[in-house]
Amino acid sequence: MSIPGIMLLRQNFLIILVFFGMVLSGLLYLNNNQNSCNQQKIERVVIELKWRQKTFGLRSLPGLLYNQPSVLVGRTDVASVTPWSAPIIWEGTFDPILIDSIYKQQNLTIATTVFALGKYTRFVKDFLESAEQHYFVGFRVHYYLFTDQPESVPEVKMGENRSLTVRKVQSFKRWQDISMSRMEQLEKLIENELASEADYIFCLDIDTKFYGRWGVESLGRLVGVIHPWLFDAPRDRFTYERRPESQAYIPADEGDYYYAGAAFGGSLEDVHHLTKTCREKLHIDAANSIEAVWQEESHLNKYFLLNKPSKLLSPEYMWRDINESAAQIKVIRFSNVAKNYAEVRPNP
Ligand SMILES: CC(=O)N[C@H]1[C@@H](OP(=O)(O)OP(=O)(O)OC[C@H]2O[C@@H](n3ccc(=O)[nH]c3=O)[C@H](O)[C@@H]2O)O[C@H](CO)[C@H](O)[C@@H]1O
Ligand SMILES: [Mn+2]
Repeated sequence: MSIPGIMLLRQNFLIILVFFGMVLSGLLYLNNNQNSCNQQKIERVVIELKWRQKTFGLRSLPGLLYNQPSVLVGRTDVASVTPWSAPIIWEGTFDPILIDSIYKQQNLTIATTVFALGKYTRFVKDFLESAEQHYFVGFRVHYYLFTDQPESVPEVKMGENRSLTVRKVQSFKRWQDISMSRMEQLEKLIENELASEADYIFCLDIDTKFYGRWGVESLGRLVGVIHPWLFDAPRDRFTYERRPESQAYIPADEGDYYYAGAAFGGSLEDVHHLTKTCREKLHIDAANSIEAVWQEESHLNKYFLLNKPSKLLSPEYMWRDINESAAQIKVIRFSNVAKNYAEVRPNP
């Protein structure tokens, strides 16, 4: 063969080789992609399976004695059901002996998260000590405490089946950022750790203290607490975010109740969706240089407007101050503790 002939053959051969190479890498890419899609699908199914709630029904033990329930007598001074038929829990709407015995059979773990950054570490001792006396007594509780100063966490004697995990997190210069950052931390915690660990989760403020029973009557798929300052206010007076530019916007003629940012909870799946959604909306607002009037509490209220809680807790479960009273509040279970805002917060 002539020299130019050989060159031509070599060139063709090279072109064919490159062509096959491209086809092969294309096939490999497609295959890989398919695999990672399948992988993602499998992971999702696994998470969904892990998060599936235990479905025992509300089994009652034979021979258990308790007061006869009445269909005629109940609280008349407050509403104990929402227009979407979710219970609102007040003193007198549940029997502690009966409800404890039902839930005892479900072998539950309740994850409970609190954050104590900067000077808020001073609230940890009273929170934990009072929780050990009143919060899900007799049930398995796993507290997760997020703090920038793990060394400052006091030794608190825990009851049987109760444990505390301390997590170090970075702090922020503004209290608003500390408060808002909780949503993302909670989303990650549920996603990465709680699936095989807990059945329910409650997310609480740390500048608080328990004074009365908070137990299994509070459990539900998605649980909100009615804010202690606005439970008797008309909806146009609620401190919702009123600027349409914010993702948390609620117009004056909408809204059910005003919920506290200091306490919410429910199943892992529902609270994961809540924290993920609020985190996404907070990021969109930040990108648009807007911060909702009550930060993540405003976004929580928007979330609960569109995703109605399956159970509501009355302000007994998040009261203003132990020294304050209201005719409807027969028991203070959990309350804010008085604080000097200027002294404890890093900024006004
Ligand atoms: C009763 C109630 O519903 N309280 C809400 C309300 O004001 P609060 O006055 O209750 O807010 P706050 O100062 O207690 O901050 C909320 C939480 O953030 C953490 N923190 C805050 C500051 C700090 O320096 N270090 C620290 O650890 C801590 O866990 C605290 O409990 O509005 C906030 C958002 O604007 C939150 O939604 C609160 O839950
Ligand atoms: Mn607070």
